[in-house]
Amino acid sequence: MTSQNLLELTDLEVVVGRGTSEENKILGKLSLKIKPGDFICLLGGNGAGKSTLLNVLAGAIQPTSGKILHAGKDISKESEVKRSSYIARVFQDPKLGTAPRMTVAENLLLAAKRGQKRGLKLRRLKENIPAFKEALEKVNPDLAGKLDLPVDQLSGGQRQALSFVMATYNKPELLLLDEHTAALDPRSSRKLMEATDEQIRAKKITAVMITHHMEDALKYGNRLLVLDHGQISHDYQGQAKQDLTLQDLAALFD
Ligand SMILES: Nc1ncnc2c1ncn2[C@@H]1O[C@H](COP(=O)(O)OP(=O)(O)OP(=O)(O)O)[C@@H](O)[C@H]1O
Repeated sequence: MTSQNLLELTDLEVVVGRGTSEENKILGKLSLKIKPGDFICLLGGNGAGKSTLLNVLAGAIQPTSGKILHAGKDISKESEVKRSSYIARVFQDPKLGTAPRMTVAENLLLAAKRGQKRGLKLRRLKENIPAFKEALEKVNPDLAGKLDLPVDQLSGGQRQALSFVMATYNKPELLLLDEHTAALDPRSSRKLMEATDEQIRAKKITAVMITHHMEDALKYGNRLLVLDHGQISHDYQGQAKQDLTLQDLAALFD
């Protein structure tokens, strides 16, 4: 039987320091169904477990118990490397996600190879340049003129925009955004957030985005999850999400 859900998390638990006085349940019996095309904003106070949830989805952390199904197949034990062929991630730190000594074009070539079958020869770098420029233009036009620049010479905002272009270059089945605009100045942050929304809609990417901005959580996505002490306390979808106000959300964090 095929599953309608892209991912199905059932009774996921992440416990650290088991059997010691430091034992801490970071995620507790968390269940979640992610449907294809969902753009989920994930809100929650510091330490609520948001990054841990993204780590479990990416395969960077193995759940202590519970199950993760991908299109109906159990991937609970599947490695992060294997999952990276269909799950892409952008971190908060602009230094993660790109190879600093390689040029913008070389980084994009790596991204273009992601998820492709081994042995499949990719055309040479030069032949990909027009496509790379086009992808950069859509997210950060300044970058389109910097294809030959080593990435460590880019600004934080440019580097983060490149990380985003790389993560979405080959449409991933799931995109994880871990506060990917939080380290940028207000203008760069706003521009990357708008480009993110445009690209997710245009490419119909399924995404989970951690944000601390209630305004962004209201404005973007079709679904809003609130995480509290390792559990989903609220799951607003469709009209219920559209009807939410800043006051409603603020009241949850009082
Ligand atoms: N490896 C670990 N060992 C022990 N405790 C951990 C570990 N990883 C996370 N924690 C704890 O689990 C809780 C949840 O952490 P997590 O980073 O997932 O929260 P978060 O919601 O992303 O927080 P923030 O908004 O501050 O980034 C925190 O109390 C954290 O200290």
